[in-house]
Amino acid sequence: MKITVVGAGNVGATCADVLAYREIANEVVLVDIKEGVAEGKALDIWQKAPINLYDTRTVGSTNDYSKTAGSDVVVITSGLPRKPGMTRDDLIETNAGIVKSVTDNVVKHSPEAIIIVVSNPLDVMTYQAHLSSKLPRTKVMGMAGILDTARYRAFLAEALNVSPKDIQAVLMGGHGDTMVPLPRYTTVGGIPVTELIEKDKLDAIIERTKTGGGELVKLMGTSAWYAPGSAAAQMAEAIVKDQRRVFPVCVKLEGEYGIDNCYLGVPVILGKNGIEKIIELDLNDEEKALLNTSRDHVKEVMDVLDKLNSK
Ligand SMILES: NC(=O)C1=CN([C@@H]2O[C@H](COP(=O)(O)OP(=O)(O)OC[C@H]3O[C@@H](n4cnc5c(N)ncnc54)[C@H](O)[C@@H]3O)[C@@H](O)[C@H]2O)C=CC1
Ligand SMILES: O=C([O-])CC(=O)C(=O)O
Repeated sequence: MKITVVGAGNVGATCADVLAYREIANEVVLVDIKEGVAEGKALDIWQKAPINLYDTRTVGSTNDYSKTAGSDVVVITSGLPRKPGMTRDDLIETNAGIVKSVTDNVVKHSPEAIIIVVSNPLDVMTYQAHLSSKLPRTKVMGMAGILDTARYRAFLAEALNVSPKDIQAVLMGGHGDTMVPLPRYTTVGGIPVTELIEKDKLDAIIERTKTGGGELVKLMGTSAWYAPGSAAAQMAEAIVKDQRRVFPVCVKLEGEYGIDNCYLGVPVILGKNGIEKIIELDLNDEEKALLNTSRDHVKEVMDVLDKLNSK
């Protein structure tokens, strides 16, 4: 199995490292436009193999996509991260151009690859990759839900003083402040979370989750990478190992949840064909209203992208 990661910055290099040390693929190719950066980081990860004991070969490339040929999965992390005071949507113009040219190159050399987009604004960059690649919706998806649920689960584990391993949760919607955490589908060792925590505390955790990316941007002056890189690697693993894992993933909805032609995070089964199935939950009126608000926001930004592409 061969996985390419485009963008050897904070998220891309972390993702490549996780893919390598967990031996998720035989070969990981790291690509960046900046001369030498991908080669250097790939070499550094390869030199860690004798210490951390793994066989995955890591190869770097400065914009030479011939090295990526025949990839099974391609993770796109290239693009600007936001700085304090910016929203993810502020990145649209620069990152759309980057995602477009990267996707064109990826598809030329790996027409069978499944594409996982990480660049922001996530839902709309996934739409851009879909437009450029012309691949079916099962093969172009975005990573956000695993990260957003991980933040929610980590905050809950801290508040309840339990292992994060035992917290299961679903979160839907766009990757932004309109995301929709679902307490009704959150359990701790199988126990509904609402039986273990007061409503005001849970509400505060939900609010912190929604702005979880921004919290880190404020602290570091740039956005997060350890959890995002690991989350993208987990999606790639589910695909190359055909694990049929159930994750929230950004995918094009075509009527599911009563929503058409919109990229949003929903629970799916992830396996060797990419999106094997979209799981449709029976949402209550309040949850549906929150999801529709999120849809409206993502649709607005998709319209901005359409205008940029028609210039
Ligand atoms: N979906 C999500 O949940 C998350 C998304 N992100 C997004 O991921 C993206 C990357 O973030 P970081 O790694 O922190 O940024 P970074 O600045 O550390 O790395 C980005 C890399 O992309 C490279 N690049 C730019 N144009 C390129 C091109 N045309 N071809 C190849 N490489 C190119 C840059 O040279 C740089 O090395 C950002 O857009 C950020 O907002 C970050 C965290 C979570
Ligand atoms: O906040 C950002 O800009 C990066 C991101 O998407 C996240 O960490 O959730």
